[in-house]
Amino acid sequence: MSAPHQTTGANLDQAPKKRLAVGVIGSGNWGTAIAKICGENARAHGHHFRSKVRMWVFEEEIEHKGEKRKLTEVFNETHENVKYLPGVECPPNVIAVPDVREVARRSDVLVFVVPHQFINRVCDQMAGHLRPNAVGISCIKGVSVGKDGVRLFSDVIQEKLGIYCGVLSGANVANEVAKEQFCETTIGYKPPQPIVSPEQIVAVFDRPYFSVVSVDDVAGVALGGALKNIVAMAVGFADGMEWGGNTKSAIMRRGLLEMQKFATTFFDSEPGTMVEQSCGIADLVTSCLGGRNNRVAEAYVKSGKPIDVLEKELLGGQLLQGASTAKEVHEFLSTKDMVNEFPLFRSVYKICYENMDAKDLIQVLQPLKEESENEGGTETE
Ligand SMILES: NC(=O)C1=CN([C@@H]2O[C@H](COP(=O)(O)OP(=O)(O)OC[C@H]3O[C@@H](n4cnc5c(N)ncnc54)[C@H](O)[C@@H]3O)[C@@H](O)[C@H]2O)C=CC1
Ligand SMILES: O=C(CO)COP(=O)(O)O
Repeated sequence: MSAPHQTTGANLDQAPKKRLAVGVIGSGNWGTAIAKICGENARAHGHHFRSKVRMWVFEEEIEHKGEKRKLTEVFNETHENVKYLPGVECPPNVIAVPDVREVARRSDVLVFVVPHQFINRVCDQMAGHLRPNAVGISCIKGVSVGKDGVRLFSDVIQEKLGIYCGVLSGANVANEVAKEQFCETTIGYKPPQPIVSPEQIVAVFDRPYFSVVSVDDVAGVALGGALKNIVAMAVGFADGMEWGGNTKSAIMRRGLLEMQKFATTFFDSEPGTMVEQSCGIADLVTSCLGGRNNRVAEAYVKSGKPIDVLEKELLGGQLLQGASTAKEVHEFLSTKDMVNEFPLFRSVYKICYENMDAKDLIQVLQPLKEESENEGGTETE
């Protein structure tokens, strides 16, 4: 049932021919927490990795101690991302760099952690500036929908930059990981040639408080992280309605089934990944217990303000992924004429974009029962 191959923990017996340089593309809430982890491991495994970890920062001016300063300058002085991960000190070998091409040129392992809205543009800037044997790991939670259908961002990165790209995703609320509270994560990494071995990739991320399992099911890892954001919004709407734990568990259960169905229908994903790994059930639960998607969705029901307004008011520059993912998934399912086979995803889209009343989510939870009783009978709105 589970993905057949798993690599756990860091197992770095053989010294490599050369030490690998790690670069992080992105410096938001999760981007900075990931850079902290990579910085700690670059120092811990000095025979394998170069000490300096470059973190690309989308440069912006911030107000710091009464002065207008560049975010990169403040980070390199204080080792703290005062805007996106305040109160957390990164190791001094993590260096903020405003030029994404410099990070591309000087890294063997590139870790992509930007909100999914920006990855195409960032890749366009990096193209032609990469090391020939570089590999990527995408920590982005979302999917790309276009003329070619639905695609994983790891595949988009692979195609745009000509490098192999794996995926990291799990139950990893950034502020908790940054405080070194224990959690698990999943890496999907199956390169055609092991230019960088799975053990080395695990060693970039594995910490005593950040427990990594590597599996072959790259699509399952990526889709778990993307689709749970839609379900977290549904549970946030339920929180806004002040529905209890039983109702929210029902939404999570139905959401998990839709995540699994989507991953196995449209991708070659193992059904077990969603129910066994951190990137599936665990990420779903942690996000529904109070991630950003959940909080904004709850505030939407309670305040009646538009979602984009609440995103600005509540997230301090961080970005919401669930509403746009619901839209992208809806557009894709419409082209397949399969919208009604994913009633929870459909409802989140309709609440966010077509003024559906959040209290009608309850009706949406009913029809599957009729469907199974009627043996394939069609579902009504
Ligand atoms: N925050 C979290 O707890 C977790 C987030 N993720 C995922 O990681 C990815 C990145 O999320 P976060 O690091 O939390 O970002 P964030 O939500 O903190 O977003 C802000 C980031 O976007 C950058 N940005 C703003 N405008 C930009 C532009 N025009 N071009 C490029 N960058 C721009 C900002 O400089 C900042 O680094 C997302 O896909 C998210 O779903 C995954 C696990 C945990
Ligand atoms: O992905 C996350 C936790 O694993 C964070 O989710 P939110 O973006 O909803 O905060």
